[in-house]
Amino acid sequence: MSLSCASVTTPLTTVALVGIVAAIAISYFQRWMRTRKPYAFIPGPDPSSVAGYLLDLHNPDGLSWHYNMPEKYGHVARLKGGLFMTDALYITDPAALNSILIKQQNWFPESTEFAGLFGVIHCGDGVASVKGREHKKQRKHMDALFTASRVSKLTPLFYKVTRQLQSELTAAVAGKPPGQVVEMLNYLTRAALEIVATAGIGHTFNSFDDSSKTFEEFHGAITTVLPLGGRLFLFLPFLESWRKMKPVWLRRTFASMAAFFWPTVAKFRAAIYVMRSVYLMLYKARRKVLEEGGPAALVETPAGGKDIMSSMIQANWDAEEVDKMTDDVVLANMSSIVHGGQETTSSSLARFLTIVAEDSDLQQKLRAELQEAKAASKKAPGEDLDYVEIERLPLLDAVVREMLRVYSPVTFVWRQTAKDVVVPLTYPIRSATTGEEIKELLIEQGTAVYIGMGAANCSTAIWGPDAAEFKPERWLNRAQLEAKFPGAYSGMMTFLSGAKVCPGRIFAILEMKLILSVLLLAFSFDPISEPIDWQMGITIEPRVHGREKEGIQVPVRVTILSA
Ligand code: HEM
Repeated sequence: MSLSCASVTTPLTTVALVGIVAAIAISYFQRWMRTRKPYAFIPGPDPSSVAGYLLDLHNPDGLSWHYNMPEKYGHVARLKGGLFMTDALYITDPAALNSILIKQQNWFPESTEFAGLFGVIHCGDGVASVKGREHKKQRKHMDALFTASRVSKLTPLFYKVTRQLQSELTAAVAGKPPGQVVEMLNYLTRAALEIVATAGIGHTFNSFDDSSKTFEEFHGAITTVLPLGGRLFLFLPFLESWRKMKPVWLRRTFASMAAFFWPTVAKFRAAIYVMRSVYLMLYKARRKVLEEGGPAALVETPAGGKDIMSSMIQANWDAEEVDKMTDDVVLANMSSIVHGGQETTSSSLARFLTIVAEDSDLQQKLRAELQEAKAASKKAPGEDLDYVEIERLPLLDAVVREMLRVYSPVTFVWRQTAKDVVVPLTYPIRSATTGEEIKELLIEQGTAVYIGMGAANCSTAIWGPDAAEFKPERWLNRAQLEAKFPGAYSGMMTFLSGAKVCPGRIFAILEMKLILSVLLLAFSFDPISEPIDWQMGITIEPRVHGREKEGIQVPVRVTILSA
């Protein structure tokens, strides 16, 4: 009996169950379809594939896609999610950015994907991956190390590396006909790594020595780890939960399995391991010095205790118990400082050389300004300009500002809304559905918000019709320039602003000005015949037009100037 009963009810039950599940699925799908397009009224670009905007956002040839965004669609644009993702927003509006980065910053944290990625790369909860109060606490430590007064004390360390750069470059072109083609990005990358290593962690990679294995290994690791991480984009949403997973053996087992099946994971892990070993070795050595000899003993360390790592360890040592950072946090922050100070500065320096190589008049004027400053300060031959003297060079200052405005090394950053937030707009949105003018915008919880820093820096509505042109003279009358954005540097977005503003900006600007001042007095620069194309990357990447397969490079013609 029970058998026959079952044979009657099972198909019915199954049909009913399937019907219920289907109805629930359809209702969820409809709701998802409705909620994933909350910004349908905002104009924005059509994605180039059904996969939505992501491929366009990261397209290596897509710099113009970013820079045209405010010109074509306005200062808030809708990024269509395509078949699988929800819509996102691309924002360059000053009032909205002020709200997102400053006034309501707590509701716009770093995306979980990036926080997870940086947490894994830096092996811990450093500034790049923590939020809220913990971020504030760590930034208090970090910002104290990057004040103008602290950074100015690093000037001799910067000069030491820059003089090495000068002599390496001299050796490369000496005795050869003028205008030797030199791949300058290679030299500048070595200089930037050596500077951030010396001044940042009190260490040398012997970066100018071609046979330096430590340089090769570390440089290989630091320059590949982010692009490798980018290739793991399928894993990005899970990295944050993976790195918090307990027990640790389970986390490690997952990582080993992934590395076994996917070579990119294995390379990514190996790169992290190389960097971590260096930081750990340095950190332990520095702690030992401190424990055995106290703060005074740090003077005996390679950078005389003046490097940022020594200062950070010492400050942490002296801090109240509640403000102390754990060893892992200090290490993660060392890693983020070295990471942050690498490609951004070297690619900006290389860009600068291409600009002055193309514009011999500007090059002459900059050189004349430096010669005059040296004469006025009555420096002995070979004696260097100090921090204040370098800061007081108006043309060099204007050129560096304009270069960082027009050619922001970081094109955009990614935030995710933590709750529904209303932001005001400087430039109202014209609704694509009703034609109505919208003066403030509700950004829904969970929305991916992309801050278009490069595009904001070049918006014609904000900077005028010549916004895209490289015109250093606009900074010579700075008093007349009103602040365009909440940006921490000259009202531009290059270093961002608010809690996540780049802590290394004063360091970066001094480094760039100092290297340029030395190079311009020692060499003249001319362009090669092919143009350099700059492409989207984690930071923007230069390749010679028509020779893209040769990889990232910036060849420039170099001639030694007679003394
Ligand atoms: C031209 C040079 C540079 C540019 C354009 C630049 C730009 C930026 C930007 C846009 C951010 C924010 C990223 C985000 O919120 O997702 C950032 C963060 C950071 N930068 Fe820089 N940076 C430069 C040089 C440096 C240097 C030289 C250092 C260190 C010596 C440094 C250290 C850092 C650190 C540690 C962070 C993370 C801050 C945090 O998450 O709170 N940067 N940088």
